[in-house]
Amino acid sequence: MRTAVLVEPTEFELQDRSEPSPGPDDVLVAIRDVGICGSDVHYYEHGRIGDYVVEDPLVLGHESAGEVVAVGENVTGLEAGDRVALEPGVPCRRCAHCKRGDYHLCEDVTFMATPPHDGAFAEYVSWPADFAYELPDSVSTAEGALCEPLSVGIHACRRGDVGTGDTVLVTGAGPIGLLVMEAARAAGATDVIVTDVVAEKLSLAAERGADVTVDVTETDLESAVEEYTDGVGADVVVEASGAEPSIRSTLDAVRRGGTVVLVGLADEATVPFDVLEVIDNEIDVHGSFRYKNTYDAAVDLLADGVVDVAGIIDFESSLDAIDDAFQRAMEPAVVKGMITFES
Ligand SMILES: NC(=O)c1ccc[n+]([C@@H]2O[C@H](COP(=O)([O-])OP(=O)(O)OC[C@H]3O[C@@H](n4cnc5c(N)ncnc54)[C@H](O)[C@@H]3O)[C@@H](O)[C@H]2O)c1
Ligand SMILES: C[C@@H](O)[C@H](N)C(=O)O
Repeated sequence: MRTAVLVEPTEFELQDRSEPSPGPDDVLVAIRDVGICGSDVHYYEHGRIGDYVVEDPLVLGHESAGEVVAVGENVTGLEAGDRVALEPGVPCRRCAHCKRGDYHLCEDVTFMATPPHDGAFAEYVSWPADFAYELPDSVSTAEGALCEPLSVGIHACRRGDVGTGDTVLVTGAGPIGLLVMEAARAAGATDVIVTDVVAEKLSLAAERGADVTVDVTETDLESAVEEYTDGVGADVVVEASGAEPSIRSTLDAVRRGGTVVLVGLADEATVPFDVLEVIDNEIDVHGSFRYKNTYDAAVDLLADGVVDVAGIIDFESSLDAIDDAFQRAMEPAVVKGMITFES
């Protein structure tokens, strides 16, 4: 089977590898669509993310969906021909975190495209059947692949306990911020404010239903939120840019007694954060890491037409053109590129 392997930073090699054979609990999936995530681009550019270093050639891609072509002997509920979205992180199922239900915090997780585990820029992937979610006819495999970033959004909104009638501020209008907005709407938020520093991203956020967009290079965020909320502040702020000034600004924009959810990964682990403001205003500050138990919800939300993920796709490309696709994905105005495989 054909795969795109990152052999050096900024260098993919198209390699033929042997097709995996499914274990007894696995499905063999012919991959149809894989999203290019910011973390793929980061590994491509720098060969590492923090402590995760690409030491051996690595197949990138973890936002994937495709068609089941074979199933292991223990698999029930899925059969050849079914289309599935693949949840990319499979936990050990035995550790304390897994046993208390926090499987996304498992320290022994096999996460696609995170060294040393290969990802889905490959014609076939063998994957545990219980981490493969059947897609109804109305949901495309491209949408199925984007259940992954949508899951990040759903989990962040769950962490922030976003509820009916809430005003939610989303900082950063990349794929994660835009899908946080979708998840927040689905959770009942009636007002969504979105920030960014790139005009095209803000235009897209407005087209997709943001009530207010704020270009923080031109407008003071605290004043804009104060004006929109009659001086109260946002009920929930979801930080989805990773930019240090934006992380710091969350405390200026959240209401007293509100919640800040940190999703974006700052370049530096240490960001000044005013703890007195957190205490005086009784702000709940939550980290949000990947997701758990979100894929069923993501598929249902797509099937019911409650959320839109296809509208964030800027371009589709073939595996052969993966280098060009990654160059395009790095353009500031681009939100989401997809690698598609022929059926
Ligand atoms: N916690 C998790 O589980 C998790 C999962 C996926 C991604 N992430 C992180 O979430 C962040 C968002 O991911 P993404 O793929 O959308 O990234 P992205 O880089 O595509 O989007 C970030 C957006 O923030 C904007 N931005 C930059 N500076 C800003 C500022 N000062 N104020 C407001 N916006 C600003 C950028 O223009 C861009 O549109 C990244 O840091 C990523 O690493 C975290
Ligand atoms: C969750 C996923 O999208 C993220 N890029 C990660 O590797 O953690």
